[in-house]
Amino acid sequence: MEICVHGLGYIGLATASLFVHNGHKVIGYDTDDRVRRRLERGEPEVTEEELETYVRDALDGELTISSHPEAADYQLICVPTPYDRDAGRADLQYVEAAARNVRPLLRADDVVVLESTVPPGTTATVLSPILAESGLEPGTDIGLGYVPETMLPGNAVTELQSNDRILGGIDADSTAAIEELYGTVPTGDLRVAPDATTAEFVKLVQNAFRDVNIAYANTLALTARDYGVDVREAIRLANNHPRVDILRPGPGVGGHCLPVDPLFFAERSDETQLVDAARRVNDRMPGYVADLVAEALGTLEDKTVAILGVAYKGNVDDTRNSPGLEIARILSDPETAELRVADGGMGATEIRLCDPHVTSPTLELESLADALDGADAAVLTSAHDEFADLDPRRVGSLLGERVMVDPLALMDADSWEQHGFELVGI
Ligand SMILES: NC(=O)C1=CN([C@@H]2O[C@H](COP(=O)(O)OP(=O)(O)OC[C@H]3O[C@@H](n4cnc5c(N)ncnc54)[C@H](O)[C@@H]3O)[C@@H](O)[C@H]2O)C=CC1
Ligand SMILES: CC(=O)N[C@@H]1[C@@H](OP(=O)(O)OP(=O)(O)OC[C@H]2O[C@@H](n3ccc(=O)[nH]c3=O)[C@H](O)[C@@H]2O)O[C@H](C(=O)O)[C@@H](O)[C@@H]1O
Repeated sequence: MEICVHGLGYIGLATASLFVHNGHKVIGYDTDDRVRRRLERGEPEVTEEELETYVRDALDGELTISSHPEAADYQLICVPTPYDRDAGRADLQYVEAAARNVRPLLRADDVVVLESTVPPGTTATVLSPILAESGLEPGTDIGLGYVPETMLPGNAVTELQSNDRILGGIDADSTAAIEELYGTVPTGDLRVAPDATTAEFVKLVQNAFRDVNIAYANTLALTARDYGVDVREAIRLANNHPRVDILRPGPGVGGHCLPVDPLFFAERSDETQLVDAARRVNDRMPGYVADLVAEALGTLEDKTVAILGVAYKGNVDDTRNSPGLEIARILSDPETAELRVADGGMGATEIRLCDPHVTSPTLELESLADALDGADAAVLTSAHDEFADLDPRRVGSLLGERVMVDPLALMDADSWEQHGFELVGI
C-alpha cells in the first residue's frame, strides 16, 4: 500500500520506517527543510543506535522524502501537539495545517490516520471538518481515525514493533480500513476502540496514569521523610502485594509527554482535579531537590553545584521539561536562591552542567571532570549508564565538599558514606 507520512520527527520517522520494513511504499513529508535535507542525505537526526539503523535501512529502501505531501492510500499525521500554557489548551495548529495539506490530495476511499497525541474529540471535531472541505465526506467517502503511538523513548524499535496498538475510526468502515493497514505490521494485539474519541482518551489515560502513579511515589517520598522512613524500602515492601505497583520517586517528571498530555483532559472537562494535583506534585519536585541542596550546603552563597544530567531521563538526549535543567534554573535564580539561602545572603550560585548524551549549542556543557572540579556539591539528575559506575574516590578527589544529592537513588549509599560523602536522597 502507498502511505504518506506527515511529520518526520521522532514518531513519524519511526512509523514511516516501520511500514517500509513491512513491504509498504512510504512518502515522507516534513515542513522543515533542514529535516528533509538531512534525510535526503541519508543522515537522520536520531540518537538511539537501533532506531538510527532502522531508519537508515528504510531510507535505503522504499522511504522517499518529498518536498510536498503526495496522494496515497493512507495519509498518516505525526505532527507536534504542544500545550499552549497561556491559552490553557492544546495547540492544534500543526494538526490543522497537516489536514489542510491532505485535503487537496484526497481521493475516494483514501484513509486519514492521526497518530499525534490530542485532546479527546480532535479527530471527529477538528480534523474531520477540514477534510470534508475537499468535497469527500469522512466516514462516507474517505476513512478517518486515530491510532496513538505508545513507544518508549530509549526502547523505540522494540516497542514500535511489539506494543499493542489501539485504533478507533469515526465509523465502522474507517476502523476496518485502519485495521487492514496496521494488521500488516508486527505489533502486539490490535485493540479496537468503539470510536476515535475513545482511542484519543485511552492514550491520555495511559500517560496520566503513569504521571499520577509517579506523583504518588513522590508524595510518599515527602511523607516518609517526616516519619524518618526510607521511601524506596517502603515502596519495595508495599509492591510485594499482588495488587500494588508503585513507581519510583525522583527529581521531577520530564519529557514532552507525561508533563503535557494529562493537561489535555481539562480541555472539555472540569473533573480533572486528581490529574491536576498529580501535575502539581511532580512539578514541585525540582524545587524540593533544590531545597535539599541548599540544606546540605547550609548556604548557596558563592557555592558551585554540578548538575549531572540535563536529559529528562536516563540514556536519552531529549532535554524538554528536564528536571536537571529546572533544578539548575531554580538554584541559579537570584530571587529563588535568596529564599533558599539558609544564612539570608544573596546566592550567587555557580551552576555547571554535564551530560554525556546531550549536545546542545545553547547549553554550556562540561565534561564530568570539569563539572566536578572544585564544586561544592553534585546533583545526579539523569539515570545515564555512564553515571552508574561513578567512583566515590574519584568524585571525592574532584569535589570541594563531599556532598552528593542523589534523588534517583542511583548510588550505593554505604559505599559513598564510607568515602566520607554526605549522600542526600529523597
Ligand atoms: N516522542 C514521543 O516519545 C512520543 C510522541 N507522541 C506524539 O507524537 C506527536 C509527534 O511527536 P514527535 O515525533 O516526538 O515530534 P517531533 O517534534 O520530533 O517531530 C514532529 C515533526 O513534524 C514536523 N511538522 C510540523 N508540522 C508539520 C506539517 N504540517 N506537515 C509535516 N510535517 C510537519 C516538524 O517539522 C517535526 O519535524 C506528538 O503529538 C507527540 O505528543 C506520542 C508518543 C510518543
Ligand atoms: C504510559 C507510558 O509509559 N508512556 C511513555 C511516556 O514516555 P516517557 O519517556 O515520557 O516516559 P517515562 O520513561 O515514564 O519518563 C517520564 C519522566 O518520568 C520520570 N519517572 C519515570 C518513572 C518513574 O518511576 N519515576 C519517574 O520519576 C522519568 O525520569 C522522566 O522524567 O510517554 C510516551 C508518549 O506518550 O509520548 C509514551 O509513548 C511512552 O510509552
